[in-house]
Amino acid sequence: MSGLFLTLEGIDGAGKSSHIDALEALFRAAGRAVTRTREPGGTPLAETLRGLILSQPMDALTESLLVFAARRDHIVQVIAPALARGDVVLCDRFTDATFAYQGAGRGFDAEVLSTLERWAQAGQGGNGDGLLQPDITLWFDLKPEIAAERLAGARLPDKFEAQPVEFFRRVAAGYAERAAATRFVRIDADCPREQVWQQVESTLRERGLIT
Ligand SMILES: Nc1ncnc2c1ncn2[C@@H]1O[C@H](COP(=O)(O)OP(=O)(O)OP(=O)(O)O)[C@@H](O)[C@H]1O
Ligand SMILES: Cc1cn([C@H]2C[C@H](O)[C@@H](COP(=O)(O)O)O2)c(=O)[nH]c1=O
Repeated sequence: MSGLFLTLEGIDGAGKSSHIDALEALFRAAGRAVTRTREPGGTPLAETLRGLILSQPMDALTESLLVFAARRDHIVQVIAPALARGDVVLCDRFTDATFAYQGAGRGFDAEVLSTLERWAQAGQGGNGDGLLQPDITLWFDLKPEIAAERLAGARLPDKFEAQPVEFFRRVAAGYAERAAATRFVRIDADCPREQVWQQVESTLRERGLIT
């Protein structure tokens, strides 16, 4: 069986992590092996970089380089081997987050991000360019004001979660731009959890990813 690379995206507090347990259970019930992971992170080195990225002030190029360094290690150590084994890889965020946060949110040059993307994701299978890309991306779309309300009091904010709502408006616009890719599926996250899950499940069934 061939591997499936599924990513979950959205602004902080959009609700994507709330559905990962159920996604894993759904694929396992369908007989699939699942590798569940996240970015930044997923390997000891990438988790160390995550700690720095989410806590230390740094300029946007430094942040982008660290994000892609973490990603390269994650791809080589975890994602590519799992896909080669035929696993479903469930990844909480991937490169779309870099274009949305560092690109749209922080205003960093998208061309430079594309170059880093080619360096980090080349030669790892995937589309015609040999660039590793997700097969499907579930984009949890929620207004920044509602996401902020959901996050308020839920946990101590990290460096990104502490950003003002204007930052998340830019990040959300960045995701909307990325959503032109056919692998993107918009999930309306502005509804009760059960209805969000129904959208996720029906998307996978409609695309024949779960039978
Ligand atoms: N449909 C929903 N309605 C109301 N609250 C929700 C819903 N889904 C999740 N929440 C709550 O919103 C908060 C954020 O959810 P969650 O952690 O899943 O978001 P996230 O997108 O993974 O955020 P982050 O990327 O910052 O980790 C949590 O407190 C969660 O319980
Ligand atoms: C992959 C990636 C992530 N980020 C940001 C987005 C979030 O604010 C955090 C990760 O926290 P989460 O609770 O695990 O969602 O990191 C980023 O800025 N750039 C990236 O490429």
